[in-house]
Amino acid sequence: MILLETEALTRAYGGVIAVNKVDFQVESGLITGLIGPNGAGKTTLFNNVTGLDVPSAGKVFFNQKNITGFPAHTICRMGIARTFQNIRLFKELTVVENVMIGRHFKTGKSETKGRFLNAVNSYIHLKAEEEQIYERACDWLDFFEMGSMKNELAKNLPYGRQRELEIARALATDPKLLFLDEPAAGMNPQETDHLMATIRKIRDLGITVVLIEHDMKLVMNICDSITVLNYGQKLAQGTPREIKHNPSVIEAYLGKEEE
Ligand SMILES: Nc1ncnc2c1ncn2[C@@H]1O[C@H](COP(=O)(O)OP(=O)(O)OP(=O)(O)O)[C@@H](O)[C@H]1O
Repeated sequence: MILLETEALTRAYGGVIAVNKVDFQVESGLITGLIGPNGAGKTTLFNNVTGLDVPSAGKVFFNQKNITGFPAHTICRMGIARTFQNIRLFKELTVVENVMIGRHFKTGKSETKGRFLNAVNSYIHLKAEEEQIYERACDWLDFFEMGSMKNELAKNLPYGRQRELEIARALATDPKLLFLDEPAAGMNPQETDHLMATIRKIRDLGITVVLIEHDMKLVMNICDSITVLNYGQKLAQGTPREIKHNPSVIEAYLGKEEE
């Protein structure tokens, strides 16, 4: 089943057509890779699908529903989460607080309800809600084998763990679909191996994953399907094996040394 689909998605910035009539499909339950040279339009596609940017033309469908141009918070509540190319943690907050913030993105605060409750009820309600959010954040940290680090400041975690913490925060919104923008960037080989196992575990929970990545070992190892962008256009789509042997992809991106 197709979970997310774009139809002729286009985003132009003045004369630069960053994404040019791209038809992109994400199959439910799989890991889909989005690859291509620098400036190919990968992040722009992510931004236009997750509501951080508005397409110039074309459509985006999630679960068959047209979500084109919806704001980011609505898209998040519908079940799409993402991480960013650069680390965006709250470094002076603890690990568990960083994950709890993710959950707050989803729930928002019940501001209007407060008018109908007296102050005490409102306090009890919020406290219970906060405790639930805390418990759920701890569950996610256990999933990431970071339970013992929950009270550390985020800035004190090793780099690879900080990047995984961002993924934990995105997952705290309970998404059906998770977009990861260069999750392995800056990681050493051990951290990348750990990340690969983590992403597989996320897929095994039934969460669909789409990732932009330049680390071809990671992409070829864990993706079920790969889409290649080049100069804003879709160059190819297929299994890792098909992509590895596609002459246009070798020419535009992978280079001849790939077997
Ligand atoms: N806000 C913007 N204003 C103007 N041009 C932009 C903007 N965002 C992206 N671009 C241009 O659109 C093109 C695609 O950029 P994008 O960041 O999507 O590529 P990318 O494939 O994610 O690259 P990388 O692998 O380097 O992250 C580039 O030419 C870029 O300069």
